[in-house]
Amino acid sequence: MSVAILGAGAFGTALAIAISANGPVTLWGRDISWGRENPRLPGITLPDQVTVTADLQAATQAGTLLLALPAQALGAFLSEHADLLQDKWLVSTAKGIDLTRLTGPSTLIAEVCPKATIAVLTGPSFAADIARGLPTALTLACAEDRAAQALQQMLSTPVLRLYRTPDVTGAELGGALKNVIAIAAGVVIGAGFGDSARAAIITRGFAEMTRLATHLGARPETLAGLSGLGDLTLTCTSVQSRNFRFGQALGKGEDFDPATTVEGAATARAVTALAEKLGLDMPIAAMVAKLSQGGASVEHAAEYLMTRPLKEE
Ligand SMILES: NC(=O)c1ccc[n+]([C@@H]2O[C@H](COP(=O)([O-])OP(=O)(O)OC[C@H]3O[C@@H](n4cnc5c(N)ncnc54)[C@H](O)[C@@H]3O)[C@@H](O)[C@H]2O)c1
Ligand SMILES: O=P(O)(O)OC[C@H](O)CO
Repeated sequence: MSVAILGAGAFGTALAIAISANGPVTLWGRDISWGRENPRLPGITLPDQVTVTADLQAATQAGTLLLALPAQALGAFLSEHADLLQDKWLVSTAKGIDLTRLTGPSTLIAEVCPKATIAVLTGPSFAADIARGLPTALTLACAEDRAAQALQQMLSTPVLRLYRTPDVTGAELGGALKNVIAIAAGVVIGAGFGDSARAAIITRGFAEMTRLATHLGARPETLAGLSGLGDLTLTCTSVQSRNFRFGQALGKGEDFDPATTVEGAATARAVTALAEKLGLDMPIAAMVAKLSQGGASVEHAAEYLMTRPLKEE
């Protein structure tokens, strides 16, 4: 089946490069004036197997469409172009929770394209690593097993290894929630609280991720896999992560480029609203939501998290 990627940012472009090892790939972007070298992936030239286009009608002739747009842009994009997306195999790569609907990308897609086959591709992967052909392992989640197996074959390459799961909710929530915790880890390092505090944030953050995701129907083992713990580990420990760097800037009291995609900031607000609605305790996410909107100081957030009532682990 032919493959097109919708969204020519860092990740869409990196996926196009990787998947073109298997055959021709179309990459659609609203701004493709950069030609064959995307400035978000400097020094990397697109292979000949990748066709870049700004013509959405042409790109959506493909049967499999990978949606590589930021989570907060996805809902409007789907609604605007619904007529081109029906009956397709739609694979979301966005790592976030929609702030207005309080749902992940797969639910947004299902609402707009009820006849589409829906999958999620997620896991520990920096666009620059994938684009350079470095070995990477991802999770491909799809509730329909035949489609999951077909997508796994279609999108795996010798350096991009996909594991499959039917747990779409767990996979997409792992990818969304780890961004929130990565901001918190960045704050800890930026503020100089140290590596021990970062380990605590990762571990207690993972507990929060698991609490919300399992409440919404995810399998705990999905959270412990590549899309959850795997991506959490990567994003909380690498300055390649935009979420981590955003947190670092908050921790240092420095400005951060508002044009950079930082999925965890909006997702922290969505998670906080969702947790309140569901009656769940998500204190780290709540502090990240406050910090990223300027609603609390780093000192207040640290004191709040450290002086909550003592409890069992
Ligand atoms: N960059 C990574 O390393 C990486 C890795 C895995 C997953 N992701 C996820 O992939 C998603 C995209 O991230 P990215 O790194 O490519 O971001 P990016 O900022 O590099 O690119 C986003 C792209 O989306 C386009 N876009 C935004 N709104 C749009 C709209 N309404 N219509 C059409 N195009 C629109 C922008 O023009 C841009 O090309 C995010 O959810 C991110 O979490 C990123
Ligand atoms: O740069 P970030 O923080 O958006 O992270 C990119 C990927 O999600 C890492 O898996």
